This record gives sequence, structure tokens and C-alpha cells, in this order.
Amino acid sequence: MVLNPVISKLAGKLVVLASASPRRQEILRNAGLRFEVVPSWFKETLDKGLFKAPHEYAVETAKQKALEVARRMPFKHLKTPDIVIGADTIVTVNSMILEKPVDKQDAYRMLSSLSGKEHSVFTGVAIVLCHEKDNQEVDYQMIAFYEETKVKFADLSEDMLWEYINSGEPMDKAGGYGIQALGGMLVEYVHGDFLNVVGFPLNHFCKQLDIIYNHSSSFAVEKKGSAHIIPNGPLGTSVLDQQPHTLEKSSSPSLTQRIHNSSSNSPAHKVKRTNHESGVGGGSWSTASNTSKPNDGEFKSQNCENVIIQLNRQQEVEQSGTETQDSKPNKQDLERICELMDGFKASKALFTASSFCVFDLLHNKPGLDAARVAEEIKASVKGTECLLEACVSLGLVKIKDKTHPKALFENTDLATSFLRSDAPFSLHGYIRHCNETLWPLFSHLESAVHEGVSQHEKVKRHKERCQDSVCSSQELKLRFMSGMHSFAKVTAAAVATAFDLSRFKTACDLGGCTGAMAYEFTKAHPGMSVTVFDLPAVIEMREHFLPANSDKKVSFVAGDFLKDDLPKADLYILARVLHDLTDEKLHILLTKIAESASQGCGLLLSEIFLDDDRGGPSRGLLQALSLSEGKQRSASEYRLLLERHGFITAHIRHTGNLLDAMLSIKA
Ligand SMILES: C[S@@+](CC[C@H](N)C(=O)[O-])C[C@H]1O[C@@H](n2cnc3c(N)ncnc32)[C@H](O)[C@@H]1O
Repeated sequence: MVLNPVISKLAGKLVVLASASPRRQEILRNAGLRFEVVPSWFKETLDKGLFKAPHEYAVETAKQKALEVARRMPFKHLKTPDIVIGADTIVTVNSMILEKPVDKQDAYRMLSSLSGKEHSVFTGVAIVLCHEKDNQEVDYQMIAFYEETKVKFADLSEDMLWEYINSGEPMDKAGGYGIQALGGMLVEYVHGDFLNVVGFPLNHFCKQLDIIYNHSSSFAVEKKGSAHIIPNGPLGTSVLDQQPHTLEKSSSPSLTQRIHNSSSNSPAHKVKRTNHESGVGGGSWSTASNTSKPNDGEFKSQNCENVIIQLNRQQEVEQSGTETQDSKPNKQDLERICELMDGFKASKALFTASSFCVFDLLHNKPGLDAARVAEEIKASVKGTECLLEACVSLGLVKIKDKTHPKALFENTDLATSFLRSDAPFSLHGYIRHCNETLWPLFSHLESAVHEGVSQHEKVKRHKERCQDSVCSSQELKLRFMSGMHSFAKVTAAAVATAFDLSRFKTACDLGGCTGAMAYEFTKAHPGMSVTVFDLPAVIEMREHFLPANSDKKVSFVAGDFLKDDLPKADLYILARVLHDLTDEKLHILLTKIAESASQGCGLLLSEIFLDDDRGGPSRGLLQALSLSEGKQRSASEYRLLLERHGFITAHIRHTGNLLDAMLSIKA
């Protein structure tokens, strides 16, 4: 933790990286940051001629990328991130900006212009802090900075250049080289932050986080509606004062600009602003600053700017008033409705591609065309082509070589990380569970709502009538366990590390299923051993899910937690168990835990916690629609239930992963 005081401040927050770059992801992941990747849809098409200096272009692009994702997520992903990070790396030589080469000739042009010369690598970084208010309003606070590193290339012979170009490495990299791989051989020296050249200036980023979270009252994240714009500090000149094209100075003493979306906004909204306006990139948003001197303790940093923007959805609709109601529908609202209407098609496309193992196939054989994929998965060419194209539109598959006459398909990073069946965080098993168990249940939602009960029995009877070969109960059990296993593998680390559990030496994971959560707990807490307690029918199948290096600190006990004695432990874990229980069963289970636990014992509960007003999150409320006998509860409801059984809640964490967590202690 000593090494990591800044990154740890982000634990429990929903941090989003608005970049698909695997290098950036790796740098941040290696630093211990937990984040979601939501690649920005912002097209890097700003007019470079509008910028006085190259770094201004990189900073502006980073800002646009981050802001696009920050604005999109509440609508498209139905959640508001806490922080969005955008970045853009460019290489400059002889006052020319080099981005990613479009083809081999372009790579040649770039690399030969770098040969034997010193060039600069700039990465612009934007950190958008999102503060959601009760009334649907979101404040966006922007901190942007850049880092420069000088790199000198050796003299490159033609052979060397072409050998490097033919390696394929230059194609997705700014300036046409990757310093961390083969491209490192071209480099004579590096002056400055090496990681900046790889794609992300980690050191400068951590310094900014340190200022945001540790040293500036103006960044107190809970505080809304105020911000401090940072003019020149003693450390250097702020970007604000160097960017007449992209930024302007507000004469208003207020440091907050209210920005309202106009009703004619496209997803990359144009904005109306109440104060002075300026813009780049075809009228997209721009920022405003104040030149007043900062008070003591305000945020000052090198190559950095800080701006607050408020987007108010409520007002946006009111402002566009008559036009919205009378002449044409609000575009954003229409998009949102379409997305909800089409949501099931997107889910089913994902399920179908998964069940045909398309992502495994494209991982093992990247660059197949639709006909070859169809042949391999034994499906029609027409159907496969439609499926692959739909997957491209959903960001699961991409076209490998756009210059090739036929579309050749390969996985995106998203598919590689989560959809291959053998990926460490594979959700393949859970997707199968969604397709085969939840999908049929949800197709009977009208009946479920009408009758108020799960349609599980109806679906089972229907399947028995219609299917020639009915799955054995063993097969069904394995499928269920595989679904739970894959979900737990993705969520376990966030739950296991949500709290300091160092004082608990023994734990019991009640309803621990395959042990996926338990293994993660022993990994995160080396002094801890965990007993997995689950029904006999589940425990007897555990061998199917043993990890490669299963350690002896995880053991399994079969039993029924509503009837049998529970193993003794310092810490009881209940992950995704209580939402399936009625209040009555929950009372029985908590009474049994309270009887087994001595004073000071812990109870770690992990579920999706509903908001107190039951207004969200949607994932929890949609899960409730399966109408199992249990119910979704808020953190306050769980806290009360636990208190009644003698457990006092010490901490609640929204882990930013799929599950929330609560740690309570036996009084
Ligand atoms: C939704 S799964 C959650 C599995 C695991 N905790 C996780 O987070 O992935 C619920 C688990 O509780 C187990 N379970 C349900 N009723 C049980 C009972 N009466 N006694 C023991 N385990 C039970 C199920 O077998 C299943 O493994």
C-alpha cells in the first residue's frame, strides 16, 4: 500500500479508461488500478492547423475522448462513472504531427522521417471526474495535462525499416513504432518518461491524482458545484494560457460554466453555452477558464488545466421545450428508446456468437472471412455473415485488414479478455447460463409478472416437451456451476480486496459453489484459509473447477446452510446468496451464522446493493425480474437485517466491479 497511496484512493470507484489501447491498459493495470475499458467513439479528426502547439492537439483529443465516454455511459451503459481517463499520444518531428500509420507506405514515410533524429512524444491525458446529483444532473470536472519525452532514433537502413514495417508492429502505434517491443531496437536514447512513449505517463498521472485526492480541497469529490480553474503556477505554464484556440477566459467571476445540450445533438453532442463560446473540431464542446489568482492550497501543476462543466439533463429538455415536444423528437431520448428496444437483439447476438464459440475460433485463427467462419462453426454463410457484422457493430469483433477486398474478422480486446472460453476472466460460462437459463425465463416475463412467481417450472416442462434429448441433471448442474464460476472469477478479486481482512485467519464461504471466490481470498490474503460450504450435489462436482495451482488453504464441506451446523470461522462470506432467499430463510441463515460466530467475527456480504430509493442500479432491478423467491435489497436493508442478528456494519463498498460489498462485525 505504501507504494500505492494514490491508486488506492480510487478503490471502490468506477474508473473508466476511454481507450482501447492494450498498452495503456497494461500500464494502468500493472499500477494496481482497477478500471473498466469503454473505448471512446470520438473520431480523432480535430483540425491540427487550429492548434498553436502539437501538445494542445493531443490534450484536446484526450479531453474529447474522455468526455464522450463520460457523457455516453449514463445513457448507454445506464451507469455514471466516477472517473473517466482519456489519453492521446502523438509523435512530432520537424513540426509535423505523426499519428498511427494508415498503411505500410505511411509507416515508411513516418519512420524514415524519424531516422537519425530526435523527436518528441506527447501524451495528452484528460481526467474527467463525474459527480452525479439526485436530480439526474451530472457535474463533469476536467483535469487535463500532457507529458513530453524526447526520443532519438539511430540511422535506419532501408532493410531495417522494411523489416520492421513487415513485422506488422508499426500499424496501430503513434509515429509507427512501439518502443516496448521490436521498435526498442531503433532507439538510441530516451530523455524523459519511458512509459509516456509507450502510451501513458503514469508518473505524471499519479501526481495529478495525488493533487486531486490528497492535496486540494477544491477537488473534494463529494463537494459539488464548485471548481477552481488553475492559472499559471510556479511549476510551469498551464495549458490554459497556451491555448487560445481551444480555451478562452471567462469574464465571469463564477468558475462554473453551465452547458446545455441542444435538442439537435448527435451522440457527440454539440453544446450551447451560457457564457462566451469557442470550439474546435466542428463545434464540439470547449472549456472556459478564469484568470483569478488561486487561493493558497489550490491546485497547481505543470502542464495542467482543470475545468468544471455541468450538464443538466433536466434543464436540457426544458430548454429545448417546444421544439422537443412539437416538431421533432429529442434525438438522445430516441436513441435511448431504440437501445432499449434493441437490447435483446444485442444480447442474443452475443449469446449466439458465444454458443458457436466464434470468439474462440477467431482467437485461434484471427483473420478468417465469413465463409471460413461459417464452415468452422457449421452454419450458413449468410447467417454467419450477419452475425459477424452485428458483432462488429457491438464492438466484439473487428475487421482485421481494411484494405483487403474481403472482410477478415478478428476479436476485439473486449472479446479477447472476456469472451474466449479460456481467458482468465472469461464470462463464457455465465453467458451460456444467461442464454440457456435466464433467456427462457425472461421470455415468459409477462406470465412471471402476472403470477408474481418464477417461471422456472414452466420453462422446464416446456423444454421436456419440446426437446428430443433432455439434459441430464448432472449436465444442468455443471452448466449452472460453470456460470457461477465464470462470474465469480471476474468479481472475486474486487470483493476479496474491498476491505482490510488481515485479522481474519479462517473464513467460510457459505454457498461458495466451485470455490472460485475462496481461491481469490487466499490469494489476496496469504494468511487466510477458506472453507467452501455448499450443497452436497454441488460439492461433489467441484473437481471440474479446480484451478491449476489449487492450494491446500481451500477446503470443501458439503451441507445445507439452512439445516446443518456451519463450520467455525473468523469470517463468514455470503456472496450472491442472500438475494435468492426469502426473509424467512434469510432469518434462519443469519441466526445460524450468529450462533457460530464469536464476538469480533466478520460477515462479508457481497450483492448488488439497490439504492435506498430503489431507483437503481438497473442490474439489480432487472435481476429481480426473474422473480425467484428472494428479493433485491438495498445496503440499508441488509444493514438492518444484519444488525438484528448482532452484526454491526463497519464498511460498505461499491467496488466498481459487478458486485458491491459490506463488512459487518459481530458485536
Ligand atoms: C448464486 S450462487 C452463488 C455462488 C457463489 N457464492 C458466487 O458468488 O459465485 C448460490 C450458491 O448457494 C448455494 N446454496 C443454495 N442454497 C444452499 C443451501 N441451502 N445450503 C448450501 N448452499 C446453498 C448454491 O448451490 C449456489 O452454489
